[in-house]
Amino acid sequence: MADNRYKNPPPDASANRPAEGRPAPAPRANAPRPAAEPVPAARPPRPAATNQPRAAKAAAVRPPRAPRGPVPGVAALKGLVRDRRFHLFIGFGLLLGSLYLTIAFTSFLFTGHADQSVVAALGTIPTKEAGQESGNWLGLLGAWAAQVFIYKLFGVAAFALIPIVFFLGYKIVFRKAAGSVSYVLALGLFTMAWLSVLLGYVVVALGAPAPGTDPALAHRLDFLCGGVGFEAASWLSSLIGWGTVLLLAFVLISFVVFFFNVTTLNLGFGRWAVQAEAAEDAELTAEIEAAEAAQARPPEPVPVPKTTPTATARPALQLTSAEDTEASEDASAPAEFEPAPRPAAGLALSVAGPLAGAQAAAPGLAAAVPLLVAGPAFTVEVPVAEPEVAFTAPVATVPTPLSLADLADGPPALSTKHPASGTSLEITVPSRADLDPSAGADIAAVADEDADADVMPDVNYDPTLDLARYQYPTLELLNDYGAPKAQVTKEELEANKDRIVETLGHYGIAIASIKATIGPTVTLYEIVPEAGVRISKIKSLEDDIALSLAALGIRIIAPIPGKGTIGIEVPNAKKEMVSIRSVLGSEKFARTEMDLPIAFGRTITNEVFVADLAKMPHLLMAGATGQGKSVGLNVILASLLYKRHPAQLKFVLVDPKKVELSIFNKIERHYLAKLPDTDEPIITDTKKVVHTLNSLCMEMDRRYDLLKEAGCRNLKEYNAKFVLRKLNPKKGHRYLPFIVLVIDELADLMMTAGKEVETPIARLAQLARAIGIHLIVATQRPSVNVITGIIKANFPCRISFKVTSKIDSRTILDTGGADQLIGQGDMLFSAGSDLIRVQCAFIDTPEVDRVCAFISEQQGYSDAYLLPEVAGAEGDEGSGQDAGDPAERDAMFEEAARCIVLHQQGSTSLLQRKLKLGYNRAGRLIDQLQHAGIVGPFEGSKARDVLVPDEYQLEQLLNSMPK
Ligand SMILES: Nc1ncnc2c1ncn2[C@@H]1O[C@H](COP(=O)(O)OP(=O)(O)OP(=O)(O)O)[C@@H](O)[C@H]1O
Repeated sequence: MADNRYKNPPPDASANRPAEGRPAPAPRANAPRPAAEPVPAARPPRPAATNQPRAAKAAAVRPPRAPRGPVPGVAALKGLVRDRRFHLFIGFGLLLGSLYLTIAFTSFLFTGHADQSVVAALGTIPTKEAGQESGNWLGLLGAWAAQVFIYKLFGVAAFALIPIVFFLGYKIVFRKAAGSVSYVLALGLFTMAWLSVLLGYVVVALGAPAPGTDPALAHRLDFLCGGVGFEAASWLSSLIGWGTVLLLAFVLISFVVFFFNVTTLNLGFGRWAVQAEAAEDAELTAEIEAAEAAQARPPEPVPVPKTTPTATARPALQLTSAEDTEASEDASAPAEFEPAPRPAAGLALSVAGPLAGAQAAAPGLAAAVPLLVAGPAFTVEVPVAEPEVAFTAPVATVPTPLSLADLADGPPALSTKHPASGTSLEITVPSRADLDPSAGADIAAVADEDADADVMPDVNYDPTLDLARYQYPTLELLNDYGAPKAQVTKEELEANKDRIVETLGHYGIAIASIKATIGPTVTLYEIVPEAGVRISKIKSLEDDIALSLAALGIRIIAPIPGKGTIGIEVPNAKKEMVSIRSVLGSEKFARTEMDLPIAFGRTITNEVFVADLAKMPHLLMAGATGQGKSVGLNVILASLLYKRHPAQLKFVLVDPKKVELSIFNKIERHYLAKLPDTDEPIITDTKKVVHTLNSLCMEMDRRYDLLKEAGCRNLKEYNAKFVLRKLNPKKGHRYLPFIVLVIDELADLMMTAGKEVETPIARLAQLARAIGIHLIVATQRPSVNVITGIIKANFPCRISFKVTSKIDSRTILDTGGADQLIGQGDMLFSAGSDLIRVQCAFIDTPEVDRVCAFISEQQGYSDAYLLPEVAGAEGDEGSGQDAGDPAERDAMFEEAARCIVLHQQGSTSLLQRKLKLGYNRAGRLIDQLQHAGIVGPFEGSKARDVLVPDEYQLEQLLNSMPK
């Protein structure tokens, strides 16, 4: 019987299916879809009205209301405002406007006086004539604009208007710019107003009836301040006289202090840390709650990038010790620390106040080093006790470690090696010679052994500061298929209802009432049977009803949980595609406070279905080939990308099929985690999968240790405590991002690696929930040798797309039903006892590509988030056996040895930086150096010991080695 069903698809069941794997945008109307459309029962034993839902009853007495649609004019206006072409039109207009103002204003400086009479006569003489007389390079309009802005309003300070207009245009056209609109507006407008009043005072003072002043000169110079500046200054001058200068100075200082959040003063001959008294700490638990609440606050679907510096954005900063340098590369120490007490020998470092442009100047440096870095700017000061060299630089987002040579190169400096989360600016000055930028040496990672380890700053740690300018992807990147439209006609509803009633009638089941709820893929007919009808009887007729309705995908829910009714889900003849844009743009998703929200799609009642991966805490997905698994995975990943900052979330992507997830390669430096010394962040090789899983287990163990030390029960508590700076990074604490492991095809891995993958997966699934590691495992074949008992037991949350047999459905969901789904993203979501039918949202590959490109075009970390190294995890060549073979020794072996001994740091990243090597080669070199007895063995996040104390001994050792 089941076979017959497959042979009898509804005549136009596939009529609206997308061709070639892409859904065609269906025509939409604006009419809202009824959530529940009552259909009168064919044989109602009681008056129909008594069984109708309350809303239907109300509708019966109320006169019918005309459907409310959007006012056409408003809709058209909204459409225009959202139209990218309109944005470009405005943006380019502003850019050209800024150019126009530049020319007009500049011309005013030469021709303004002559043009004054022309502009004044406007309206009294013909425009053409006035235009011919105007001397402005941009004609009459240019003369008029300059006259208004410079002469009548702000004087030469009106030039500040130009960068504002340019910035707005640039931001609109290119969708990104260094700084937020409010930041630039505030700075520009203040500059304009302040300068105008200052110059106004000068002009007023020059024209004042006092000895030495010259009213004629003042008259000639009044264009400097414009009307506004002149009037304001005159008023102030008559009120407070020369006190105006003091007032202006005070206003300027106040603006600088508040706008740039200045908390530390350094005048070169000493340092005063002007810091507010730290308020008494409130009860720790209360703070944690507050921080949790703040962290849980979700960004809007199109969040505003955090570019305006905030109090936490410009903290003071303290150095770590040279010995700690390598360790901190992994330890992800946060960037904000209290300025350390001046170290006995070495450096003190402070960070304060955003400054836009950038120059690093240092007495003792060969030349000023331009710093072209992005991000909220800091002033970095590095007074060096010995040798006597000071280094002052306004820099932005601070890479770790920061090398002078890198800085001189501008933005690429940001791609120096960096622990993926929470980072500190580390500056090391190994020797005076290294301070010479021409030598390309590092002002690098440092070291203040004497710094008080327990001094903690009083500003909260913000993990997102490393990428403070990061902008979440916008909804515009996703296809707009318009508003959803009901696809089910009245006739279809009536016909299905009649057939259900008739079929049930054949088996002697009488129906009291029947109600239809139209979903995107299926319509739910809710039946209230006559009193005395046994529910199990209806359930047993499932196949017969399906056959008589001649449609696939009939699912009978008897009874509907929480209701005394029976549900029959019948596929719609024309199914509706649920666009990812509509679910990610929904109010529900925008407002969710979940940690890892996933907007899967829409339920049968058309509600957006959002679930929290952090609560699941792992997800098992199954579905026969071509039923929507890959799209489902992309929906999951996209949902998380739209909600979490790169500092808060990392993905480990395992893709044995090699092609499904490769599209996410682009976001490596933002969102991906990988093993050290691997080039490809997306793992396709089974051997690497095993290493990665073991590495994740190590990361899990480490995180548990950290939690234990911090006295926290879970990641949320731990991070909240870290944000409040209750945990000292010097003791290894760091902000812990969520890690989501995605395995696209488990069957493949189980076949090739079996227990080797099953054991770590089970271990992670059992233990990782508290420390923020979550697993999403997908498989085509939900057979028992793939989804083994141990895996299944640890994945309470499961999704099934259509599977080919009832047995598969039972394997994945512990119940039938998934075999009755209709494909193309039709899915069942099971969490414990609940089973929810959801039409998965659709995201096309180009959409994913656009989202990834949008992210990857922004400043990222210097590398992917590095997982702990596991023994034998490096490339086969570098993993050991050949490490000691002189013939196999790398050509740069000796150079690497000298570099390591010189810096006394046994680290792969040092070799990468200094010798400009890739991960694999540097890793191989470290192995060979270990074999040669130059560095010690791998010690987790700490740098390896360097076993040779100086270059002399190294040369001796190298000479004694077999060539
Ligand atoms: N949510 C959806 N809405 C509409 N159509 C969908 C949806 N999901 C999938 N489809 C359609 O089904 C096709 C196959 O989907 P998908 O590639 O996700 O299948 P799959 O289960 O991953 O297959 P395989 O395991 O072979 O990779 C898509 O190209 C698309 O046309």
